[in-house]
Amino acid sequence: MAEVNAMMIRAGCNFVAKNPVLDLKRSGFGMPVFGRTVWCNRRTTGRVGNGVKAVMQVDLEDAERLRRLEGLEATLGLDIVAERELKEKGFLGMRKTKLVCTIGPACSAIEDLEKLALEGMNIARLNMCHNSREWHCDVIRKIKKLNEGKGFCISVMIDTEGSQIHVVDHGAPSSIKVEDGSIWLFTAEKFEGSRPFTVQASYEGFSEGIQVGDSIVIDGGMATFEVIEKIGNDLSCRCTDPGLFLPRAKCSFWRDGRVVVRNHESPTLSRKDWSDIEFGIAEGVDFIALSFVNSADPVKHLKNFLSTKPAKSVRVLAKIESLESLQNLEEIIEASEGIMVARGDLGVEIPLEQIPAVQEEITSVCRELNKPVIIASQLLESMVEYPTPTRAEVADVSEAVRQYADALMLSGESAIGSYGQKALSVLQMASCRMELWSREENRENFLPHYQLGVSLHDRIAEEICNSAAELANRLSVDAIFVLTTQGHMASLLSRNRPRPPIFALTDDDSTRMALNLQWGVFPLRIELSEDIEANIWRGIELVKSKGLVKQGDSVLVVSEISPARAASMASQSIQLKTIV
Ligand SMILES: Nc1ncnc2c1ncn2[C@@H]1O[C@H](COP(=O)(O)OP(=O)(O)O)[C@@H](O)[C@H]1O
Ligand SMILES: C=C(OP(=O)(O)O)C(=O)O
Ligand SMILES: [K+]
Ligand SMILES: [Mg+2]
Repeated sequence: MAEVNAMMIRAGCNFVAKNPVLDLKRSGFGMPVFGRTVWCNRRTTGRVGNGVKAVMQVDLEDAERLRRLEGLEATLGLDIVAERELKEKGFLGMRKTKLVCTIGPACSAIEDLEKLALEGMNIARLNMCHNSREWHCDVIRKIKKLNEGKGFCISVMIDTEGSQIHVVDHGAPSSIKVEDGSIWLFTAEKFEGSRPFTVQASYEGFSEGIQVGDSIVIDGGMATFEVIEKIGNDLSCRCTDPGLFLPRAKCSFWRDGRVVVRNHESPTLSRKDWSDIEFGIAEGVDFIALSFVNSADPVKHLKNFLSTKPAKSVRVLAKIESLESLQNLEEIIEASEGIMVARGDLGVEIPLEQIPAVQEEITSVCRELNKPVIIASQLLESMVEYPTPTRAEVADVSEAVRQYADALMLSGESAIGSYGQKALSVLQMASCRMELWSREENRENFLPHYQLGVSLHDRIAEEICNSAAELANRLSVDAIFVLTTQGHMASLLSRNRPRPPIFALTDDDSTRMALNLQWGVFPLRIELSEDIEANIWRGIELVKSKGLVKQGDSVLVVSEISPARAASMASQSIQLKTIV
């Protein structure tokens, strides 16, 4: 027997059903529940009768309506923030650049998470470097609760600790000034509290391969030291460029103007990382971001591991934050399901002035290889303390949007800052403004077109999406709809950065949550059958029923159903429809 839901009632179906109140409640209709029976029709919607044994009674016309609506039952609509944005700003005004927030003590209360969600957070990031398992678990559950209870669609990302061997600590809770010419001891010895002019390294073998005369650069240039003596495993150093030591500062070793690359034994994925990953899988996270990936191997390793898990598919992102990762950039991007340009550590490993060019290069290669890319770290760093950003920060954010990055990320601004929500609204406004300018300048026309697919099947899908995006722009359609099972067609469309929003209809929940990261894609969940026409019909009915498209709107529908689903052959199509 079909379940009753609010949508069916609104559609005016006549029926008597067993325990429908339960179903009504579940579908958000807000009825009391006592296993009673509800009689619903156009006029007496939701009236509760007492103790009537229920038999479905549906007349023929309603039966047809019901049959058609059945597919909508399990549907989760568009997330309420995108829905609101669409209603307020229209199709073109919907923000295409996605926003990631690092969750920390400043925003982990459910009220604060909800405020971030309302301000446009698409993905919540949990940095496993900090805080306890219980704390992370609590945050993930709160986010799921908000998604289920309040209609948000926030994906969850965990970010591994990785083997960060270059972290040093001077023991004091705040920053310490380092004077020119002062002598400091860098040691791996563990001790409590602080000792004058002594810095603890987080990794025992930190000084292996380091020679007298090498430089130690703190946090990408906050201060610089020269190694003047090796004392056992410790290094005695003289400050050559005065500055500041922050708690848990990152350091890199330099020789003759280059970073000293050392083949230390610590693997990209430590034992703690594996345990965090197991935890993330058990909690149903959507993304795992791997820190300090230097080659494709750890990414492949993790993906193999995930493929043995019965759970939903979790997407693996690689963080580009080392010199070595730049040398193996393409293979890492190819192996991953997305990339983070982790400018914090990257700026420690390469000269700062190279960061802008490297960011643009990574963003471009990601688009070429059709992988989403996140620009991270220090976007609005001053907002950790102040309620307005610097003009330079806004310019940096806007540049990332102009480069058509898929997503922007907040770190300390949301995790520990006092103005996390405000920082998010700055990202939101700067994104929308730059997207508007890009459209006015027809910048999408100047994006280079790379051929991605090799097999005929892949090339057809790619060309269909390229053409669909061009058609959508040239005909100024209101929206693009794509039926996609694993998200591939949606991402191929997104890769073209078309002007209208891409509504991706999928029946796979992990696809839905993964598509949250992709530029311009708004995922919706819907039951998909082998009947492509029926799927398209259902998709359009759904958005129509939510008032998202209205009569006269023109939409471009792109569909692909894989051979496994369509009984015979794979087929792709582009259709132009006017909503009636
Ligand atoms: N889960 C957390 N618990 C406590 N503090 C956190 C947490 N996540 C982030 N932070 C704080 O926010 C700052 C910025 O976050 P992030 O950029 O992820 O870390 P990091 O600075 O270690 O690279 C961190 O230095 C830390 O002080
Ligand atoms: C995002 C980064 O990584 P983490 O915050 O984990 O150091 C970074 O280094 O920029
Ligand atoms: K991390
Ligand atoms: Mg990092």
